[in-house]
Amino acid sequence: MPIKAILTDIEGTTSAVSFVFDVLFPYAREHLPAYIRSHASEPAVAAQLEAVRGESGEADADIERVIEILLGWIASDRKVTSLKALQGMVWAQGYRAGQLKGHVYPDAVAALREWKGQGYALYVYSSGSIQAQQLIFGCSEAGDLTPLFSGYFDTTSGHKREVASYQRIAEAIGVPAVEVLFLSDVVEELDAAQQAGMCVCGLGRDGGVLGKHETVASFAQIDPRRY
Ligand SMILES: CSCCC(=O)C(=O)COP(=O)(O)O
Ligand SMILES: [Mg+2]
Repeated sequence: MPIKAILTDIEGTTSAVSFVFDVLFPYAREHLPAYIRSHASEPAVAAQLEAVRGESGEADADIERVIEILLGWIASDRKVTSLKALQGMVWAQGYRAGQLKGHVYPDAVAALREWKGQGYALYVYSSGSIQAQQLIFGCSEAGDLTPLFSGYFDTTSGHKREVASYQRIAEAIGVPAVEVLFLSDVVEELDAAQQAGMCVCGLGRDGGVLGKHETVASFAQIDPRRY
């Protein structure tokens, strides 16, 4: 079956791991405490703080304890939905202030533009919140790339190593899984997508190979017509 939709991961795939670990996470670490202290009563923030209490099992945690929990989760790169939502809100301030510019590999920008022109529907699936995804592509070094995408998926669709997440996404896109090509730098994510029936291609930006999966070092080496 020909590919109709391409679903891509961000960190390590369209964008450098170092941008996430050396720029985004330190920015969140620095600005998240003040952001939470000053926005804690806003419904969108309060709901995520409640979710942190639920996820951590510390129902009575005060604001300072919640901040401590969140900083611990950033340090250990936990992909918890509430942390990701709060990080997105904090990064929004940085992008708005011009302190952050999203990194997207030039080969990814070129290929995504080409595939869009060829009629493929493009989607993003990242552990970063949908807000964070729209920011990295909307405020990227290559300009606003959001017109390229037809939709975004985050951990509210399920975790990236779970087969059911990819089944849910295929259903939401309205394209059979076999007609979706998923791109990622993580073997377990490729395994899960493949088990859901998707075609997969690994991105080994350092030249490495991802398990048994076909792996390329650049988007320039991917031809969706081959699947
Ligand atoms: C959407 S940019 C922020 C990246 C992030 O927070 C993250 O956890 C990256 O996860 P990915 O699923 O893109 O590897
Ligand atoms: Mg990744």
